[in-house]
Amino acid sequence: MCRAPARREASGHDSSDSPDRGAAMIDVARLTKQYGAKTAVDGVSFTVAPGRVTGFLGPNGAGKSTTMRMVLGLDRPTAGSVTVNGRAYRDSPAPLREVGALLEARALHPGRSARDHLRWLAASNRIPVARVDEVLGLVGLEAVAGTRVGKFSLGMGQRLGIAVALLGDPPVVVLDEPVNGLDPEGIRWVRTLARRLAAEGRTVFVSSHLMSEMALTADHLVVIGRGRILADCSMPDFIAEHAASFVRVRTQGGQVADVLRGAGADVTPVDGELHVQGLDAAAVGELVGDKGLYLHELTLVRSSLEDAFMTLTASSVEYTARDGAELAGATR
Ligand SMILES: Nc1ncnc2c1ncn2[C@@H]1O[C@H](COP(=O)(O)OP(=O)(O)OP(=O)(O)O)[C@@H](O)[C@H]1O
Repeated sequence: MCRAPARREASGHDSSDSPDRGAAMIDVARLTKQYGAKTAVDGVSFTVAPGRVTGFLGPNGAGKSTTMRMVLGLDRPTAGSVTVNGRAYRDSPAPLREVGALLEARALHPGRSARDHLRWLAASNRIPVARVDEVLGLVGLEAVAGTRVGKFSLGMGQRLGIAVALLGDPPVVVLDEPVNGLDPEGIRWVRTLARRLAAEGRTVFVSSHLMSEMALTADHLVVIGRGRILADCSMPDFIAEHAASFVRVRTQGGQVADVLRGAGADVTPVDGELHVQGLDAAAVGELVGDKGLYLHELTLVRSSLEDAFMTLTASSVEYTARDGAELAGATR
C-alpha cells in the first residue's frame, strides 16, 4: 500500500545494543526537526532497505535535505531517532566505511587536487590509499585527478562528491540531488551506478527533482511534504495509486463514445480525442469492432511519476503560486 507508515515510538540512539549488521539499512523513527517556530521535519518514520534504490521525493522545502542531514549526524534531531546499520552515524567508528554520502553543500578545498582530497580523506578514515585511484576510475576522473578542485566544473565536482561517497566501499549510500549539474551522459551514469550499487546489495537512498530520472532509477519511493511522509511504497504502486492511466481513442462521430459509455466506461472528450477509463484497450477495440465502427487511434496512456507526484503534493508545495507555471517551477 502507498500509505505513510503508522507513527511509532522512537527507538533511541543506543549503539551498545548489538546492531543487525547483516541488514545495512537506514531506520528513521518519529524524526522531528524544529528551527525556531519552523517544523522542518515532523515525526517522520520510514525504513530504507538494502538491495534496492529508494527515491526520496518532495517539493521545495519539504524537509528532504534536513532529513538526510540528520541521517548523517550533521543535524541533531529535536525528537526521534535515526540509525544506520543499527546505530547512530556519529557513534560509528569508521563512518565513511559505513555510509557514503553526497550532500548538496560540498566543502572541498579549492587548492587541493581531486587525488589529494581523496588521499587525505582515505588517510583520516584508515582506508587503503589504493582505493583512491580505484574510485577516481569508477567516477571517470582519472584524467583530471591532479587538477585543482577549484577549477572543476559543477559536473566534475558532483563526480568527485560521488567518489568521496564510495571511498570507504560502504554498504549504505546516501545521495542528495546527485544529478545536479550533470549532462545527459552524467545523469545516465549516476542512474547506472545507483542501480549497480543496489544490485550489489547496498542500501541506496537518493533524492532528486528530476522525476523522469527518478522514475528510471528508483524501485521504492518515500515522498515527503511539509515535513510529513505522504507515501512510502514501490514505484509502480505509487504511480498506480496517485495517477490514473487511460485509453486514448481517436474516431469520427459520436457513436464510439456512446458505445463505450453504454459499456460502463467513463469517456471524456479532450481536444478531438476521447480519454477512456474503466475499460482496457483490448475491451475498447472489441466493443467498437463488434459494432462495425472504426478507430483512428487506440493507445494506452500510462501516467508518469511526475503526474502522480503532482497529484499527491499539490497541497504540500510550500510556496504555492497562483500561476500554474510558477507552481510547476516550485517543484522544479
Ligand atoms: N538551518 C535552517 N534554519 C531555519 N530553517 C531551515 C534551516 N534548514 C532548513 N530550514 C527550513 O526547513 C524546511 C525544510 O528544508 P529542507 O532544505 O530540508 O527542504 P528540502 O526538501 O531539502 O528542499 P529543497 O528541495 O528546496 O532542497 C524549509 O522550510 C527550510 O526553509
